Amino acid sequence: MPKFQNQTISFLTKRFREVGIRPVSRHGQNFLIDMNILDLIVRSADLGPQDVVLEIGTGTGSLTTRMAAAAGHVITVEIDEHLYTLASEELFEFDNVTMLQFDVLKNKNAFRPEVMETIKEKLAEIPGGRLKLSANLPYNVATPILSNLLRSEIIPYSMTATIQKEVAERIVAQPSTKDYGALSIWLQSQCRCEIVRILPPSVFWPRPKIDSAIVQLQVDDELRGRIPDLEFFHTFSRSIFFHRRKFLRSVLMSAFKGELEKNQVDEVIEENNLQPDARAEQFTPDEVLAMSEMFRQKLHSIRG
Ligand SMILES: C[S@@+](CC[C@H](N)C(=O)[O-])C[C@H]1O[C@@H](n2cnc3c(N)ncnc32)[C@H](O)[C@@H]1O
Repeated sequence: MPKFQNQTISFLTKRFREVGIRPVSRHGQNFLIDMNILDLIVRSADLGPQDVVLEIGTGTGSLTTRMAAAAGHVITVEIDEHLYTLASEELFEFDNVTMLQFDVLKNKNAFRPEVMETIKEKLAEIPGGRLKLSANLPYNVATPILSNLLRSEIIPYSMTATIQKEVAERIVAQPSTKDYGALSIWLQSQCRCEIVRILPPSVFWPRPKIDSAIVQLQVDDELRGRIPDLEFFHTFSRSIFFHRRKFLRSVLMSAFKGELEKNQVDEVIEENNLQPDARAEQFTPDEVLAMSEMFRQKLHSIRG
């Protein structure tokens, strides 16, 4: 049975003092100091030998070691070179851990290519291998990480992550509520989404100012198979929420400005019995997908 790092406040403060560093808030460095929560993340991710795990934010490696004991392979990415060095001391014994040191995102919309290359390489080594994201995510980039992975070359089997409670609530929100928006639609139209546990600030060091949550997103191939053009749907669902209080007709006019004439937008609205004075937030993910298809086909018929 491997002996896991006991990431308590005294362990962290001692190690940080030894190497002369402090937690960097702009990198979302809030470390989990409740070992039961680390175990809960690993249990929720339901890891097995066929799983290649992508962890974003190695920190000192305490979640990494727990996941490495259960998974086929763990690819862990850390932006901070001091933490990377610290974690290397912890992780060098694990031959199923690949450590990468850089910003996981190339930009807000895409992962760094090296991350995808490493995932492909490791998946190829495990027969029947599948990708799972499992991480205590840095909060400033949690939303792009979860969103972008569903637009990447390698679609994960599931995503289990600690994120801000406020973002978790947006992910699972129902139509006609204040939290419902493009993120809810994008994730719910491809995954079964649930909040596993709400976490108070006291389970982290340093304590964040806000509550957090563990979310579990199970990617559903059947749901994804119903989306003919992911990129179009992604752009469409974002654009109809740019002005969430505006009526649908006006929102659609802005969304297709330069691509469709006003009368062409009205044609789609009339032909499909859409309510011009409805608001985007009233539509379920299925209804937004259907609407997105109406417009995709209209554009297709015009462009030929
Ligand atoms: C919330 S901490 C989690 C640390 C550790 N896994 C734990 O559970 O205690 C987030 C970690 O992500 C790292 N990080 C922040 N932004 C990053 C980025 N863009 N790419 C890679 N790592 C990043 C931070 O330096 C930090 O170590």
